[in-house]
Amino acid sequence: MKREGLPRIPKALTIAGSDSGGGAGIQADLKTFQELDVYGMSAITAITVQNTLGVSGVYPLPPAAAAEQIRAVGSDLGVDALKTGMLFDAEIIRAVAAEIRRFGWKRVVVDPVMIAKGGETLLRREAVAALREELLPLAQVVTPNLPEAEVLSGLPIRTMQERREAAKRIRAMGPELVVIKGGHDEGNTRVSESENVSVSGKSWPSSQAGVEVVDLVYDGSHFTELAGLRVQTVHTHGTGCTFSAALTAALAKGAALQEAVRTARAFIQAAIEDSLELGRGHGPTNHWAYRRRQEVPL
Ligand SMILES: Nc1ncnc2c1ncn2[C@@H]1O[C@H](COP(=O)(O)OP(=O)(O)OP(=O)(O)O)[C@@H](O)[C@H]1O
Ligand SMILES: Cc1ncc(COP(=O)(O)O)c(N)n1
Repeated sequence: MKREGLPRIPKALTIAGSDSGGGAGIQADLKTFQELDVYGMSAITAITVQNTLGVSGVYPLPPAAAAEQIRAVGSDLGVDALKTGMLFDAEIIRAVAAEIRRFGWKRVVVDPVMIAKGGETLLRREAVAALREELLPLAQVVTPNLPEAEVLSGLPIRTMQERREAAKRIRAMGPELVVIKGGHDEGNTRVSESENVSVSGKSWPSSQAGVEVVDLVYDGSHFTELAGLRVQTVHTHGTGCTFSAALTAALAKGAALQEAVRTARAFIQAAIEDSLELGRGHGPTNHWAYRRRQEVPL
């Protein structure tokens, strides 16, 4: 039956690695798309053997496997927005970039995944040049964490001024918007001074609240600092994947860039705050927290 007269369904594609533990990679992306009412599709680049204790195996797929998956969905279902995550090597990056160019996709979010929380390599060091030269020119948004921003820009980042300088250098590589995420900046955060700290409708006494986490957004003319409450938790596996997937879902639904970034911040904040406490190590975030909060106002 045709869906005549019904709203069209936004569709998003993730090109990334599989995380058997379900907290990061393809699994986090598809869960996030679903939670934001976006139809999710995937092109898998590598299989990782992972749980909350870490990565114990990485099996990259041949570059043709990624390319064929992308062509299969692109030529049939259509793609309103896409994101890339773990790409592992330069050949896979080149194959993915060629498909993005072939279809002429513009709503492209590049999450330049390099190293897992436990230190395992998810992108070969020699592939960084391909990421810079092949993929960043095709990106509308790039979302490095602090170590990734240092690698991409070639600058050490200790201060907010250095973060701004790195954002400028990365933007010069092609993306319209650069988001440097502050999750890794544990030692250099601002202490919240207000009596009560409120993030996405929930508030804490400042004694509990502690420090902020700040994501820096640069659009070529303005810097915006998106601050949220830093949740004291070990359950942050897949935060970057989930953030970039929420951003991609919002773009697929037609949101403007800055609005999409704000949706992603609210989504990941809820997912970290309402922890699931799963596994014996760094557990996943809670992908249904954001939707539950919309359904049941606090
Ligand atoms: N403890 C925390 N409390 C609140 N927000 C956080 C926390 N840690 C990370 N975030 C947010 O999560 C998002 C992802 O940031 P992060 O810097 O952790 O990315 P990442 O390192 O790429 O993630 P991953 O570790 O999954 O690769 C950002 O919006 C960041 O502000
Ligand atoms: C397949 C895959 N993609 C990305 C990450 C990064 O997430 P994290 O840094 O939280 O481990 C990961 N661990 N696995």
